[in-house]
Amino acid sequence: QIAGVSACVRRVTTAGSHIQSAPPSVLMQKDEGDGSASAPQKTFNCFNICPELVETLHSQNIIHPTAVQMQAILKILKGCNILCAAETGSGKTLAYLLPIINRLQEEPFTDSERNIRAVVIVPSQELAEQVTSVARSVSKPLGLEMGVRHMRLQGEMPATVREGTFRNFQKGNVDWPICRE
Ligand SMILES: Nc1ncnc2c1ncn2[C@@H]1O[C@H](COP(=O)(O)OP(=O)(O)OP(=O)(O)O)[C@@H](O)[C@H]1O
Repeated sequence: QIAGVSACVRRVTTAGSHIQSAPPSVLMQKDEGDGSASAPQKTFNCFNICPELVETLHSQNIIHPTAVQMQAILKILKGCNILCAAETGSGKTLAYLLPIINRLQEEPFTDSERNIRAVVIVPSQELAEQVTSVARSVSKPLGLEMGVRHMRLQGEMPATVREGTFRNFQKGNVDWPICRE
């Protein structure tokens, strides 16, 4: 089981409900550290994640981690629980997906053992589909499977109902479901 990844991802939009599609955070990309303007940008290799994952990112032209990815990925890889808030388009989705995917591929298991090992919960169906699409594009080359399930997760939901729903997920033969609230 993957424990400790509790990345709360919050959409930060401009006034009203308009969602900006700002280009990813090359704009936010700066190495905070040595203060040198000419310091080379880091690549995803700096996280020591599996080379195939880095290659997959490269094939999608995702070469340099954004500012929020630089901060979040290391902490999640270390097992910290994090709360991450950053503007839309800043790369939060991969910031929490990459450590999960890296961990899943580190601990391969056979079909007979197949079990849910990670769960992503998001607040809308649209977001569930977006996250699934990103997650699939990055994890498929590593042989990981995921599914989308819609279920209402509410504080007052009886634990037995919640557990029953997750048990049903397991029949679907997926490594990790992405649920909508
Ligand atoms: N390091 C990166 N380099 C280049 N492109 C990136 C990088 N990280 C993410 N992207 C791309 O930037 C776009 C926006 O990223 P993403 O959707 O993760 O942002 P977000 O912060 O989760 O946005 P939202 O708050 O709207 O969910 C996506 O197309 C994604 O593939």
